Amino acid sequence: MVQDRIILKVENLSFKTGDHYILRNISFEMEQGSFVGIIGPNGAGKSTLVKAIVGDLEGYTGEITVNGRIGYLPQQEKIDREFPITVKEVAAMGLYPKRGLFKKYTREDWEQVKKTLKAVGIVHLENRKIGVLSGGEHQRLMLARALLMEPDLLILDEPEAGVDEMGKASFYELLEEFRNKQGISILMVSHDIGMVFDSCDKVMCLNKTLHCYRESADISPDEIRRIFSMDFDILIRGKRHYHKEHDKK
Ligand SMILES: Nc1ncnc2c1ncn2[C@@H]1O[C@H](COP(=O)(O)OP(=O)(O)OP(=O)(O)O)[C@@H](O)[C@H]1O
Repeated sequence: MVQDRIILKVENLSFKTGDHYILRNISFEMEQGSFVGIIGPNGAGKSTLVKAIVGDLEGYTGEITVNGRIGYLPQQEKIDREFPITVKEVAAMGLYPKRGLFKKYTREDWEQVKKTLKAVGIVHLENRKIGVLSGGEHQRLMLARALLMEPDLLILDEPEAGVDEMGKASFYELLEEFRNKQGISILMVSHDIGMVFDSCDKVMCLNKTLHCYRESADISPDEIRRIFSMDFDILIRGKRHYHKEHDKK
């Protein structure tokens, strides 16, 4: 059993396909109420690590202990725009773990759905079909669904994908609000390095192995460059400059 103040403990986690390691000997602990960002280049194993933690990966070795309930936002799924399901119905799926798949929703359930949609700022869209949502609205809906699971640990895999700069900023603010008000621990994979260093207490640099896992202020630009194997000098030049260059690509 892990200590109460540790929400997640990963010990010697490895995953390989054939002779090829995708994750090798990953060990770390995450404290309750903390906001941890996972960064690393494409193919570094970030999503694989998340999948192992949420119980969506078979065949790994090592030990994963979660001290509470997980709410999970996978990488943005492709939406079938024609699928006839409304925003509130998708959000209500977050209640399945608590209520069971085939139980009818009660009035209280729908009130809780409404309250959560309001908290994430999309209650005005509750009766819309999901196909008409923008990228940012869709992310908020996925967040509402995850929050309805009443998670102790919220895990997000690249929630910024397909969302504009303004949308990203308010989404991250929302996450911080939930962390501060409800004490939810957050583990987030992100390519938005500027935001990770601005918002997260601790940053995990992953590239098959765990290169570093420390307070964001204690990670040097040199370390980031080594891990990404490129001139990744956002920490020197600042976020705005980075986004300007990044968006040009
Ligand atoms: N089940 C699997 N079988 C074989 N290869 C896999 C499997 N799962 C992941 N991989 C490979 O493992 C590597 C890591 O994938 P993963 O999706 O975890 O990377 P990532 O860090 O999330 O990348 P990105 O930033 O591009 O999303 C990739 O090369 C991927 O092709």
